[in-house]
Amino acid sequence: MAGAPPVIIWEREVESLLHYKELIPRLEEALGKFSSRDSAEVIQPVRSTVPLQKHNGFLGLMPTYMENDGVLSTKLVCFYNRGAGSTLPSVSATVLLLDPESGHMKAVMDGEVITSMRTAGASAISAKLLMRPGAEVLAILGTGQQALSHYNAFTEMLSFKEVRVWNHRREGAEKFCRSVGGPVTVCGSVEEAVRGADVIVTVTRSTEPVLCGRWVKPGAHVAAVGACRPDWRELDDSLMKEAVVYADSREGAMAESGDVILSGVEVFAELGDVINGIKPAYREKTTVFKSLGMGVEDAVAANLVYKQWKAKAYKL
Ligand SMILES: NC(=O)C1=CN([C@@H]2O[C@H](COP(=O)(O)OP(=O)(O)OC[C@H]3O[C@@H](n4cnc5c(N)ncnc54)[C@H](O)[C@@H]3O)[C@@H](O)[C@H]2O)C=CC1
Ligand SMILES: O=C(O)C1=NCCCC1
Repeated sequence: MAGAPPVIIWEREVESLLHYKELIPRLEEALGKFSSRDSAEVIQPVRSTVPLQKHNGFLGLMPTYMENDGVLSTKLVCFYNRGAGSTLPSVSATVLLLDPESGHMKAVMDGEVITSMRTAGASAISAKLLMRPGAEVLAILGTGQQALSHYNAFTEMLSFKEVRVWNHRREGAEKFCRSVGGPVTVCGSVEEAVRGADVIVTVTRSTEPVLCGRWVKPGAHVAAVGACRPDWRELDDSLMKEAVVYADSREGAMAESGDVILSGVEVFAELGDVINGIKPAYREKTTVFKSLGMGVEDAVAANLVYKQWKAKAYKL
């Protein structure tokens, strides 16, 4: 017999229900559970991807099951390498939350806010674990959706004296500065933005390296979020070879990250290994966190949204 229809929780509502201070601890716990490779904690295959050649994009399917937590979800995410003139978003996503016992669909949610916030949340965790103590300067390369969520997460959860941004189109960087709450310096080149920076976030749609190792201060931490295809790059070989490389998922990085595959470097550890105390955090060395995005991050974010939605709907 069919159950109640799924609730639909769309963009504005997800935005009002999801907050970094609740999301980030759950993400940290989920990254640790993923890296424990305990199938009762997390089952999450590497993303299946279907090319949408005509539209210069991809459909990614990201199912996840957390048996101990009773969470079953899948995200459907389309991502595109849009031309400069397009007004369509680069990432479009929906998250489905199911009851693992019956298979009944509990909720259908907008996945764009979830994708923006959980990605920025994971990067903020990487910075918390891997940046040098006393880090003062944050540089963000790219000024789209992910740049905004990273700015919000990093300035809310960490503390920087200076934030710099660069975009390949200066007007994009100026618009970004007007849209954020705090002071940001627009830089005319990547080199100007990253020289002396302690933490660098790369959130561009570039398919070629934009960040060169020779500009990066030794000991800086880089959260590399774009370039999520095996032949796309954001970081050059010199940076990849100089840095200790961490990833959200080792298998994901080896299947999908051009920066890892084409530079030929080893992934030293998953972020979850550091959280679990299995691998060290080399804070004093140059570190790269290669983020590909994981279903388990969407699962915990969607479960949190659903719980908050229920609490609000039933005034718990
Ligand atoms: N690791 C993860 O979990 C996730 C990764 N992504 C990836 O992050 C990147 C950014 O995503 P969004 O902010 O949603 O995209 P967006 O389209 O909102 O922003 C992209 C930014 O890159 C700039 N850009 C475009 N072409 C460029 C080029 N050739 N060189 C340098 N900059 C360029 C744009 O001007 C814009 O500032 C994309 O590659 C996306 O696929 C997105 C979601 C999750
Ligand atoms: O994890 C995700 O969601 C995405 N990862 C890489 C590309 C865009 C979406």
